[in-house]
Amino acid sequence: MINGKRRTADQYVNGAPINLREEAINAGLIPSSYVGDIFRQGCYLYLSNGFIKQKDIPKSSAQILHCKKRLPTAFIIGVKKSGTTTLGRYVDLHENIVVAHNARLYTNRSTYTVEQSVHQYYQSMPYSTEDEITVANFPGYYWMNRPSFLQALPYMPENPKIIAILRNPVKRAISDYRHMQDTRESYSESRRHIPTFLGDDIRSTFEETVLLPNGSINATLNFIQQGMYAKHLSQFVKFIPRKRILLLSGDEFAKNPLLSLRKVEQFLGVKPFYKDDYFVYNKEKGFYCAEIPSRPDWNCMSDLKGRSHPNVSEEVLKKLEEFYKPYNLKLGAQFDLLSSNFEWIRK
Ligand SMILES: Nc1ncnc2c1ncn2[C@@H]1O[C@H](COP(=O)(O)OS(=O)(=O)O)[C@@H](OP(=O)(O)O)[C@H]1O
Repeated sequence: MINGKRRTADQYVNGAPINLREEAINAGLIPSSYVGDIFRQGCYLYLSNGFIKQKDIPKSSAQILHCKKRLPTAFIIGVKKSGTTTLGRYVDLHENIVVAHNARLYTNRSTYTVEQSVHQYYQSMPYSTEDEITVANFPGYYWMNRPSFLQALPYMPENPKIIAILRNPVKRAISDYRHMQDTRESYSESRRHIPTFLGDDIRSTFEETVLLPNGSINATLNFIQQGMYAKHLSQFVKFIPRKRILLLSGDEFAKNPLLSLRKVEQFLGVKPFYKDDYFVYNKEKGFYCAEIPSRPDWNCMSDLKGRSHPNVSEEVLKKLEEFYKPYNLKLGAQFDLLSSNFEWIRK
């Protein structure tokens, strides 16, 4: 609602004016008593009455727009705790992009062939119009789902693109530790001693968790290994040429999402959409939240993002920095980032 006035839902769908409100009511998608705005983006309606968020558009419009599921032409592969989910949400707000959130590939299961897995994956895709591209966002592609992902790549549309968002690996590890601690808290008492599903033994302090008895960093921990970006990204470079890989700084994205999103638009070759006033700093959250008039369904991220981090001793921070240094320098050289906005690479 703007100034107490309900916005009309008239739109042109491939040249033909349609009244989305009337059509959606006639199709039984919303009750006739619905008050609030209705917007359309691609094959979905967005409603702003507080709790109904997203609906498929009526079938008649879907036909005119050639709505169908399409395999992704680009993938946000992670890295976990670097801002992946927020990036996926904000990319999804672009009017020519639809994001498949957390779509997993299961090619390494003995019961499915790669073709069957890709078909299943296709089924899990959102609908898109001919004017939209599909982008899949799942931090697992970088880590536990990586073998399946790389195996399935040849079955994806030609020349796929990859976006990786990378945060200072020391901060990433601390964020991941906090995340795993919280996840474990939610388990019943009897299961709390069990290592995480990736096998990491999470102790009551960060220091105790990451240090071996001899005082060095325990490089066998999954959540420590994930920050060795150069090592793991080199697996992707074997299949995808460097120019089709975009590396974003998670630290920069948190401070200035617009800048990163403009890089994404350019990299994906979609028209410029994001405007200066689309992301507004929210003091309470300490982050930027989306304020896009046509997408009332998305604003700030939930409190699961931006949790406080445990205090970590200077000594352990130093050890971790030293530990990651060779990987950071390798990444900088491999991806030409040494003079870029990735400050932690040069440290
Ligand atoms: N706009 C905005 N709002 C909220 N949070 C933001 C935002 N931009 C970046 N971030 C950072 O995202 C971090 C969580 O990263 P991920 O989304 O990759 O986590 S997850 O892997 O999907 O669980 C999260 O990490 P923590 O602060 O450690 O919780 C945030 O720092």
